[in-house]
Amino acid sequence: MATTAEEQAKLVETSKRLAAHQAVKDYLLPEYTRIGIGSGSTVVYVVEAIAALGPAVTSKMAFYPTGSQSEELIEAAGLNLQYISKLPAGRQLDVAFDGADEVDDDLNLIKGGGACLWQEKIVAASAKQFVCVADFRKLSPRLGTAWKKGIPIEVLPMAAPRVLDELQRMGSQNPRIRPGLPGKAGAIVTDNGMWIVDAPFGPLLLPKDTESGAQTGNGSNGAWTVDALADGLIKIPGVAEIGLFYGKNGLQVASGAQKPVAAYFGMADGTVEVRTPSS
Ligand SMILES: O=C[C@H](O)[C@H](O)[C@H](O)COP(=O)(O)O
Repeated sequence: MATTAEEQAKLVETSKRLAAHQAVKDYLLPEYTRIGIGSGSTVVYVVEAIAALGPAVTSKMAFYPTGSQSEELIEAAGLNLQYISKLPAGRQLDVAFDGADEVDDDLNLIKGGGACLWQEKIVAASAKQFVCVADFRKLSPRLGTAWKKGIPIEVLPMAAPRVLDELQRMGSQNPRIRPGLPGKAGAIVTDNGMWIVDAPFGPLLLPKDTESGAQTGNGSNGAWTVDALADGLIKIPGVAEIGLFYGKNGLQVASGAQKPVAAYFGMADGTVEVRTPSS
């Protein structure tokens, strides 16, 4: 059935809200004291759901942002703001919630569509449990199929031209420095004073795609597995962090991992689909 753009936008917002509220219900236990709050438009509903629990539950909790937007969200909701830089060595967050631009069958993620990824990865990897919240558009069998803008890569500005050269050498089709327009002339600048390069690589393979031996996944025939590409990208001089949240362990999840223990998707029919490493 044809829907107007306005109806579609409303459906997407409803889906984000459903996913976020369900994730908070399932993963925010009252005894938790340290909570990571990610960035983006879906996380707004995570904070809404947390604030709705009221001070009797939330006043004993500290909330750790992943950048200036989530810092503002936490403060505006009257929640206790704390910084990951103040988390003592050896301690972890109880749980962290964050959105994603695309999620594949193995729960690898593309993140950074909103120019936040570096602090997000630090917070996610600092949590015992990382929970992803998203709407139905983000669910995709392979990364790079629904999200075609490219993998967001945070780079040191002075290194950007060299990084672009290297990305092209690795097979990226037309990698570009993300512009700041309409809000800012010139390149977009992250919360960390870096630039973002968006590097399209086409659909990214999973280990199961290379099992037959027909594809290597090492980029030699133009196709990369998530792991091989991520390992190559992070080694480029000038790359601060990459918007691939991935894990070598396939479907295994360990604390300190970048992959979520669960991904919540608000679906178009009003249900919430929950993907876990075993599902
Ligand atoms: O840079 C932005 C973050 O990685 C976001 O979490 C991601 O882009 C998803 O954002 P949204 O919830 O607005 O789709």
